[in-house]
Amino acid sequence: MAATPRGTSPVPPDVRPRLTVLSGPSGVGKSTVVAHMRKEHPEVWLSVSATTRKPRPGEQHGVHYFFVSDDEMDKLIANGELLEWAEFAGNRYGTPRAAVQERLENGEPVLLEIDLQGARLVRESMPEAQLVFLAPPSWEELVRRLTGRGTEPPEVIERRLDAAKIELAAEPEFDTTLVNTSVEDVARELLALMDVV
Ligand SMILES: Nc1ncnc2c1ncn2[C@@H]1O[C@H](COP(=O)(O)OP(=O)(O)OP(=O)(O)O)[C@@H](O)[C@H]1O
Ligand SMILES: Nc1nc2c(ncn2[C@@H]2O[C@H](COP(=O)(O)O)[C@@H](O)[C@H]2O)c(=O)[nH]1
Repeated sequence: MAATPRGTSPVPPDVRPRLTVLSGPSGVGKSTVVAHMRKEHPEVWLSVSATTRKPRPGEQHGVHYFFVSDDEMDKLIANGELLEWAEFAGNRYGTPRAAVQERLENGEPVLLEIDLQGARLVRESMPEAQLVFLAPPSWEELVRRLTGRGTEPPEVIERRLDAAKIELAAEPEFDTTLVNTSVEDVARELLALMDVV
């Protein structure tokens, strides 16, 4: 059978996989869980966000993020190219709309790894999306993970922990909570929620 070209809406909306949003406080382990999951299941498509944050060592443009200037982010927002965007701990982050729509239309399982504000915006614009909250086993463990990662200076860690308090209080807004005690277990649970296994 010939491959269906992208963008031709081959999969009817009622049988497409639901968009899945994974949120949770900075340092809880979202990226770690998603990377683990995608090692075995690369068919799960992860949206690459645009951000004004500077790259961390090892982060690649177009792979981990599209690293953009403030002006470029202004334009993405003004042109309606982002499905959602938010300011988080001093930087802006947004989900490119077109790629997400295209993958959903092709019937691919689509995952967004975004903050609470973004999750709320997706819920408004796409109420069919499922929202998954990744929680830490404890506050102390969250602080340990965020500090232990060693990617942010102390003042940025403080900002992220302030945001984490707000994010943890919003957990009841989500459809499902997964506690990140074991990366392997959470990755398996997330795949099941996405109907991938
Ligand atoms: N289940 C776990 N047990 C122990 N350490 C973990 C676990 N999951 C993740 N970590 C560690 O916690 C740190 C933060 O993880 P990660 O960068 O994936 O968090 P994140 O939620 O994506 O953060 P951010 O929102 O800031 O991008 C990393 O050093 C990672 O190795
Ligand atoms: N609302 C959005 N939040 C996003 C997006 N991409 C990432 N994020 C979230 O930002 C924080 C910080 O990320 P970091 O890489 O600087 O540690 C974290 O909660 C991410 O999930 C996005 O497109 N929109």
